[in-house]
Amino acid sequence: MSKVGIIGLGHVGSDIAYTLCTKCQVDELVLIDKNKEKVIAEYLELTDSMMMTEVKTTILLHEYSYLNDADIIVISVGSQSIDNEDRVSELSDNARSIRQVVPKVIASGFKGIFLVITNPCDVITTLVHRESGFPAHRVIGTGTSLDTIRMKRVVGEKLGISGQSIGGYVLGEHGESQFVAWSSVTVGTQKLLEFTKLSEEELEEMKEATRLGGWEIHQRKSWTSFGIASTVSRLIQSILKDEKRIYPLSIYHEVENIHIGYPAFIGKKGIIKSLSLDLTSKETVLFEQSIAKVKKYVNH
Ligand SMILES: NC(=O)c1ccc[n+]([C@@H]2O[C@H](COP(=O)([O-])OP(=O)(O)OC[C@H]3O[C@@H](n4cnc5c(N)ncnc54)[C@H](O)[C@@H]3O)[C@@H](O)[C@H]2O)c1
Repeated sequence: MSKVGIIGLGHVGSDIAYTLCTKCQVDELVLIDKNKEKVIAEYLELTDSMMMTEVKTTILLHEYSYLNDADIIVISVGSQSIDNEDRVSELSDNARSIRQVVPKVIASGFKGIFLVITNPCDVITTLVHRESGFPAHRVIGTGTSLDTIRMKRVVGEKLGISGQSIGGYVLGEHGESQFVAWSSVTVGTQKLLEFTKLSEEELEEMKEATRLGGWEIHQRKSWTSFGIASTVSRLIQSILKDEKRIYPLSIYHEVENIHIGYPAFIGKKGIIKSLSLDLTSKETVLFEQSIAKVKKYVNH
């Protein structure tokens, strides 16, 4: 029996609910948004679409008490206040929402895993960790998981091969200070930088195409949702099935006392352990700069 809650049923939360229902990935789904009419509308749409699937997901609406025995709660509240191409512009509105929502979740008796999407993702994940008082391994942000997928697509396109054959990670903030750890990027098992010759300019162009991947979509339709919905649906499966797979996620950095994008194994108990990457000195500096940015906004 699996149960997932989604709090925040805008573009992102609705697309996650649709992905989970149509792929029949969870037994029970709890849908919560401050806009109750929107929740009812999405419930009706999901019920219609499930008529074409073989397994039924039971959908419960509105009540935080239903989250009591959930395995995972997805936090996807938002404020539609993104501007200046920087996700930190959403911080004050979304931090306020987190301070409203998390105490209600805790009051429900929830003992599962928080999966945080809301931007600025690393800062908000840190706030959820602090507000909830949960152990760090049960508070996970989607971090640079989507950025890493974009990097693989961009590198694959550059090389004329499938991005699914590319390994490696985007690290740091899910935001402007993120960077591609080129030393981690592979083609199959071979290091990218040994597989082919690429100039500094070409690497910089691919990093920028990755960083701007979300904005390319956002400036044309004002939101992004399919990519993150597919990513979150996959992360939920990895947790529920205890897959112990590695993803770059916003995870707790003990020394810095914040969450930041770094690869880790996840399973049914949440974060199992992080990878130990052998970053170059340049990458280490970029990581430190990204940590400094997240810390600045956490302590804002
Ligand atoms: N981490 C990622 O990779 C990633 C990708 C895409 C979007 N996002 C972020 O996800 C968030 C949601 O994006 P969206 O496009 O769905 O936004 P949206 O504005 O369409 O939806 C946000 C929903 O949250 C609800 N909400 C706000 N405050 C609430 C509260 N206190 N209690 C209950 N519900 C509340 C709103 O009513 C709304 O339905 C944003 O912060 C966005 O930047 C993150």
